[in-house]
Amino acid sequence: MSEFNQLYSPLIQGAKWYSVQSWALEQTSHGAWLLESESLSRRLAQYCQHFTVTVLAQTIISNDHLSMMERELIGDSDCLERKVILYGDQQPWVFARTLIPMTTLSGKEQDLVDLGNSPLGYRVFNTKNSRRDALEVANLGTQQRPRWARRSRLWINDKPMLVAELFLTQSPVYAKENGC
Ligand SMILES: C=C(O[C@@H]1C=C(C(=O)O)C=C[C@H]1O)C(=O)O
Repeated sequence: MSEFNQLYSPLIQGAKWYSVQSWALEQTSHGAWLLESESLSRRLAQYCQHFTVTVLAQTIISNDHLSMMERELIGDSDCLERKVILYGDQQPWVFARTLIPMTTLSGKEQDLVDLGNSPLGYRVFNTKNSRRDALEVANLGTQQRPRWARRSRLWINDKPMLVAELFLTQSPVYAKENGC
C-alpha cells in the first residue's frame, strides 16, 4: 500500500460528515472550493501548469465493506474502489477515494474501469447528463488549522458514484492561509 493511501484512507473513511449548511462556507476562500459543483479537476488545473492524477489503488470491494451511509447514498452493489492523488505542478493537492457501484459500470460507463491516470472528473463532466448532489463537508484538522474534506455523490447517466476528497496542505484551497 502506498504511503499516501496508508496515511489518508483511514482519515477520510473515519471522517464525520456534516451538511454544507452546518459550516459558514459562503464568502470564504475555502468555501468556493468545497462548494464547487462542477469538476474539481478542471478547477485545480486552472491553478497550475501541470495537473496530473496518480492512481494509488483500484480494487473491487464487497458491499459488506460499505458503511450504512455509503449504502444509503449509492445502494447495495459491490463497488470499484479507486484511490488517487491529484497533483498540481508535482505537489500533492488532493487525496480522493471514489466508490463506483458495479451496477454503474454498465453500458457506456464500462470504461470507468480503465481510466488509469486520467481524471475521473473529466470523464464524468464531459457527459451532458451528469450532476453532483448530497454534498457534505468535514474538517479533519482543528479549528485553527483546518484540513478540509468533502464527500459528494456524482451521477452519470442516472447512475451514482460516491467521491470523497481530502484537500492536502499544499493545495490552493489554503492559499490565503499559506500566504500565497
Ligand atoms: C470528481 C472529480 O474527479 C476528480 C478526480 C478523481 C479521480 O481521477 O479519481 C477523483 C476525484 C476528483 O477530485 C472532479 O474533477 O470533480
